[in-house]
Amino acid sequence: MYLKGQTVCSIINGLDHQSDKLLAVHNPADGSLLAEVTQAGLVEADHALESAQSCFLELKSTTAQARSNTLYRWYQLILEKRSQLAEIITLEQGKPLKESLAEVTYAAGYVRWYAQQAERAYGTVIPANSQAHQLLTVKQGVGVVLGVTPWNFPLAMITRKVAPAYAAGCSFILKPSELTPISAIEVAKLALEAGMESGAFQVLVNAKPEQLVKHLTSKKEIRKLTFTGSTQVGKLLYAQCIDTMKHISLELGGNAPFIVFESADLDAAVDGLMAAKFRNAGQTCIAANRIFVHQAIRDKFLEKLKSRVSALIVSSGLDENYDIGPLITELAKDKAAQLIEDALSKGAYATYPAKVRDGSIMSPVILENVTSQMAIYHSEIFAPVVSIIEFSSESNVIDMANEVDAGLAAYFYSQDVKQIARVSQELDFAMIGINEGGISNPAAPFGGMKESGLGREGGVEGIEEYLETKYICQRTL
Ligand SMILES: NC(=O)c1ccc[n+]([C@@H]2O[C@H](COP(=O)([O-])OP(=O)(O)OC[C@H]3O[C@@H](n4cnc5c(N)ncnc54)[C@H](O)[C@@H]3O)[C@@H](O)[C@H]2O)c1
Ligand SMILES: N[C@@H](CC=O)C(=O)O
Repeated sequence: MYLKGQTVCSIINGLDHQSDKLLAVHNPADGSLLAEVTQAGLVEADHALESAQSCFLELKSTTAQARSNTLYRWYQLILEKRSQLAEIITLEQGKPLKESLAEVTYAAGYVRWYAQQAERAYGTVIPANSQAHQLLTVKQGVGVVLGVTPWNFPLAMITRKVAPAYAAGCSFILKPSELTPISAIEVAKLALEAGMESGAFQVLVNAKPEQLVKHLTSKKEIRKLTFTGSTQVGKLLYAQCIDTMKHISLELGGNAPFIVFESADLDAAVDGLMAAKFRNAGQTCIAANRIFVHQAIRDKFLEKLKSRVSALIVSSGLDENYDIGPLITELAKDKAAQLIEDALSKGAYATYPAKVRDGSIMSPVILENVTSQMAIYHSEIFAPVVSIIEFSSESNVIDMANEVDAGLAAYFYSQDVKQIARVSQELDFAMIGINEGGISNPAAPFGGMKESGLGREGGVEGIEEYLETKYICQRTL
């Protein structure tokens, strides 16, 4: 547990990095100071890179089984420290403790999954077209990896990168969000305790990431960038990686349609929407963003939804059992308020209006009559705002669902089997929840189409992002 005034350190080459350049970390619930973190600049970044490079060579002589064992120990330590880690997440990120506990389990799930996958990075034997040759492929780690992660899942977005990278034999330098660095540092300490080599997972914290990240992306020794965050920053970093031709994974923003067809089980649809919309106060990349409701069931659906929304408890802190915590910053609340204002000025109406609250706390809002003319339709809302759009036909709603640049998650509720088959094919989104609002799973490939990104995390696909395929053609002597 972190106490006011405590200093937490960036981790370089397995050691606490001492510095008088400190970053203050605040609790989004009340703006109070949680702790200060030592920052790492360009000199420290170079030290971290040296250590990561020599660690990559060291990892080359380890077996997949040994790395798997280390990952299992890390997984167990994360679970042993589940309540402490969850408290840190709630304090620095603001989500309710029950959700933080769920995030720790989810984060640990990636470590467990890649402890298993480490031993399954198979190559192939290719049938040769001559008796004199043996043709093989082997998989090798890509090299030193740079990871840049967001604040909304300050633990899970890290383990789902570091665990597959380590399983593949790569060393990792992490630049976590400046808003939530403590979770990152704590989970890295557990990795060291589990036996990870000192250069295998280093954490560089910096309040102004542009210069630090640009410095590292310019280095040819870093062979891969894995980024989770906004589409805007993702595009910037993508461009920075061109000169050195890095491998790249980008997990970017979404704008998920949530479609309720005429045949839907409405109670199930409301359950699904509550999960897909209000998790982390709406601050998830796969949050239901545009809620399309068929005109024939609109009134019934809204009646059920309002009754559930009115029961949500909005609060903050570690002691209460609540459903919606603060947004990450007051700026985030102001941005959501502007989207609401714009929608209201263009014909939407709020049938469940937010009560005015202090700081970054925002209660749920239901906006009806939302149209594509409004900014809210095209933006990732990242707040507990439900945008309702009415539709009348399947083809019309598919066109509307697909008309945005994002292609991360989509959800729909229907009991018509033919419609389920059609719609799941036609939606231009990389992850589809059918009669289900919670789709995240370490065993499944998470990622986006279109401007939601490149590459996949989780599943059997996730480790491939950290592997090179090497082809070996051997003439038999
Ligand atoms: N697709 C996914 O898997 C996924 C998962 C979680 C979050 N996200 C997205 O992340 C966003 C929310 O996170 P955020 O606000 O932290 O995003 P962000 O893009 O502002 O920041 C993400 C990370 O990039 C760093 N960063 C910001 N500007 C930078 C710059 N100019 N140069 C280098 N680094 C920079 C930040 O310090 C942070 O570590 C949302 O858009 C959300 O959808 C996507
Ligand atoms: N909600 C996502 C992360 C994006 O915010 C997840 O479930 O992994």
